[in-house]
Amino acid sequence: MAVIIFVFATLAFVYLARKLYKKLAVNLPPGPRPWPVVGNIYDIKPLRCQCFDEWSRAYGPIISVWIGSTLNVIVSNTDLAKEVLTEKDQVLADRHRSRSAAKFSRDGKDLIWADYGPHYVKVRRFCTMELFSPKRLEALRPIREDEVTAMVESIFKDCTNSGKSMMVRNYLGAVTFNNITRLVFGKRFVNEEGVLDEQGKEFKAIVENGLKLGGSLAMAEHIPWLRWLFPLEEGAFAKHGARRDRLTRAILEEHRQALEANKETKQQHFVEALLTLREEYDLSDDTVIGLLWDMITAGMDTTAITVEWAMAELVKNPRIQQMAQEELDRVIGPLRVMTELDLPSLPYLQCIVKESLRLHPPNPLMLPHRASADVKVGGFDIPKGTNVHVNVWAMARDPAIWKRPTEFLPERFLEEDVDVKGHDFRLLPFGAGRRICPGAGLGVNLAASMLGHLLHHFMWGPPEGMKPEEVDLGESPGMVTFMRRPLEAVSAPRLPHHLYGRTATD
Ligand code: HEM
Repeated sequence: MAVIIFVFATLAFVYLARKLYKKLAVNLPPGPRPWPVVGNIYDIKPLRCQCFDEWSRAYGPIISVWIGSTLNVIVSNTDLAKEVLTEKDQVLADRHRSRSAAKFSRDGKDLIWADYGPHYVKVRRFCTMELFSPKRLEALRPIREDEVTAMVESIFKDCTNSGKSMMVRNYLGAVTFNNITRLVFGKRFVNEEGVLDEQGKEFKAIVENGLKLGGSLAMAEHIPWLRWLFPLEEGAFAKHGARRDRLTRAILEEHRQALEANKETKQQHFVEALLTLREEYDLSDDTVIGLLWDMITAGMDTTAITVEWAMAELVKNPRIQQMAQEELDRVIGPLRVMTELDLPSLPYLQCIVKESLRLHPPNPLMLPHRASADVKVGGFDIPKGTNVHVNVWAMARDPAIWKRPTEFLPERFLEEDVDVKGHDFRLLPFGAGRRICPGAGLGVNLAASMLGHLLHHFMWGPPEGMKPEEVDLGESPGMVTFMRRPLEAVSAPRLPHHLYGRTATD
């Protein structure tokens, strides 16, 4: 017995000594002192991007933060962002999959949660060449314009009926919901009266259940050896997966039959692209379903959030709103509605979208990238398995880069045209490098179109009794940053009444 105990004690000692040696031998970035077991979990404030920005000011532009036993490294300047996202991105392009993300994505068989490797390269190529090709996005423009004008019609009805303030988020959410389900599944689940059909109810229930399941594991995720105390609800995840697959397969089957019945009509929704091209690109069932749901997850809230923040800034800054409306009146005039084709002639409107993405990036810390091997960043050691975040929120407010960084000043982009789609490392709302958001062009166009219609058709002001400067620009915590208080505003029509109808197409 004594011998067994001795052997075990020696093995445990050697194991711990090796771990300690490895820890001491590496030159990790500095950061707040971690507590045993939990690391810095209890020191992190809910608005993580702000908390990490404060720590960066104390410890430097690259910091270590321990979430349980997982090392997270956060970089907050342009040089380091460039190093992470382009120079070293070959080894910094994997994803950390929580247990729920692993279940939802069938261990990374989709795009968002896939590690970098042959599968990722294949699926990404399919997205770039097929789903987000300029030709397909142009073919889908009528859907976007239909949904944007449906929003105008419904705001017009509500504002002329009541004249009271409205929750702007509800209208924006409807556009992005209908747009993404039509783009991806070729389906508008909501009828003219705003009522969901049966498939739509099932779709919403699946999305809500996914959020509930995903959020239920948080603490045990960060401390692997505690997981036996918090086992995964295998049954609930399996049921959720089966339900999601059932709905998706039913939609795929409807499209397959429609394609067969009418070979001439070539629809351009993502679901058709997947049905007709999956063999050419060798995409498995799990990848087809995973990709469809990736687009829904990544594309729905981000665009609505961008427009809500922009609208809040415009209600707060009537001068900027007026300048945007003067531009719209000059370019479009009072006799027609705008279309996406007008966007190149509306530079100030585009500056507003950029300025909103600068001050209010929907993903302030992007999505973390996981190191697939040991690597050095900024001269520090980043061990394999570390999650690396780029604090794009902090970089976009850095006074060393931006004049009057916390002010909403779209004009700054008239003076200097800064790219937002991954080429200029001062402004990275979509990331950069090999994992850059594939929906960036689509997101910017839809956001600009929504904003253009809202401003061309309506004057916007704060609710009665509130001054513009009182609009609350507080942020809510989370992986995506919603406004803490949804924007409430009063709208008044500014164009002839016949221009407020929906231009239904598709
Ligand atoms: C204003 C709107 C949007 C913003 C700000 C945004 C931002 C981002 C960011 C920061 C990432 C992570 C990049 C990285 O890991 O380095 C990302 C990834 C992604 N986005 Fe977007 N996005 C937007 C709209 C969209 C839309 C409309 C779609 C699709 C319909 C989409 C699909 C995706 C996908 C599939 C990924 C994962 C890419 C990968 O892992 O390789 N996004 N997005």
